[in-house]
Amino acid sequence: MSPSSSNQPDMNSKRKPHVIITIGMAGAGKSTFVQRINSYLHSQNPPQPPYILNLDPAVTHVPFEANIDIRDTVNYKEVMKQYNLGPNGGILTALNLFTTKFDQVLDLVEKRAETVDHIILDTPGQIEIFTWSASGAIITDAVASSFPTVVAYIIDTPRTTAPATFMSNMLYACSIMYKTKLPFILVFNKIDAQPHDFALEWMQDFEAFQVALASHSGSRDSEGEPTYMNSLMNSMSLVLDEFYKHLKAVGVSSMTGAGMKEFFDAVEESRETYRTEYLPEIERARAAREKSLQDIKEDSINRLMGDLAVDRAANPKAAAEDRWASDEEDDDDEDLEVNLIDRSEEPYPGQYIDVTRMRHQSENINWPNPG
Ligand SMILES: Nc1nc2c(ncn2[C@@H]2O[C@H](COP(=O)(O)OP(=O)(O)OP(=O)(O)O)[C@@H](O)[C@H]2O)c(=O)[nH]1
Repeated sequence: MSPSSSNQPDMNSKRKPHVIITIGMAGAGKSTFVQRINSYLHSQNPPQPPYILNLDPAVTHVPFEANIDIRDTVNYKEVMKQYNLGPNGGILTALNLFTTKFDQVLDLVEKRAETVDHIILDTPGQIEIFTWSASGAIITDAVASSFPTVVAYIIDTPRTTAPATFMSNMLYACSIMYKTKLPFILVFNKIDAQPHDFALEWMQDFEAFQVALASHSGSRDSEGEPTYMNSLMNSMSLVLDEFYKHLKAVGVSSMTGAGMKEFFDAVEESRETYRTEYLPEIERARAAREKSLQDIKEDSINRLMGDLAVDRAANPKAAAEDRWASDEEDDDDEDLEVNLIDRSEEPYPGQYIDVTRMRHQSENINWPNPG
């Protein structure tokens, strides 16, 4: 990442734009939601047009104008052909290739940081491609270490009314929240088709969830005992109780625009959570990483010096002629017999093929709509 993008955010300077990462199961309504928040922000007085990044290489149509669109940089169908991959492998590889250029994306975003209040990321339809890939983690970490960030987890409310489906969805949300450690908003979408009161009730009162579970068909076996799944879900509901305490839930309709104000109120509140919980956490992690790298380096050098000492003790004659002895004063490079060859310019088989370059035929990527 570029130095500017990896620097710790200074929360005391000008108010930074807020990044909203939209994540959700296929068909939950992510793209429609992004379109809705886009039009909501445009309709504010004064208008607050967001900066939008589309990270889904396989989407055929996006109902909003993305400022940066992965599809302009990587053609996932070409990637599929070139790397002999299936659709999901093609999408993942396209995202990986795009991620190699993400420092340039961040530079473009940072240039606009003075003029925008919100930066929105629309992620691939196949949720796991973003949430469980290295590139998804790199992109998330990169934006979150530069800007206040919140994850908006979009839920297809009408498809979540069955207790088992609800629980699976919540467990998935829980895993993403603990993986990213970012402020998290559960966005119950499509409330025009199905109000989300049942979900709020289940989240606030696990006994209500257990009652719903018990009344659901298939919760007891032929002898009237709770089924294994039923018992498991009962226990899980107790575990999730703790998870629910750490997040906000809002109901929206991306179709009608209901709930937009509540959503942005939740986004605004999450700014404080980011500052008080996420930032100290990444600072701790960064310090720990630096410390452990330093320890590893020192340990390696100590072991290396130890090995050399053993070798020299075992072979004093060679040690006497050793050009690398620690008391060696002569640092005339021309006398060295060690050949160092720089092979970085040489082509070699299996070389990494950067399709982004192939497409643009130049070092400078022609990002779309950077302005
Ligand atoms: N009734 C209703 N339908 C919605 C709402 N939001 C989205 N939809 C519909 O849900 C379907 C999926 O919406 P998309 O926005 O394409 O969902 P997505 O999550 O981006 O889809 P993928 O990219 O395939 O993951 C579309 O038919 C939308 O019209 C909503 O608030 N209410």
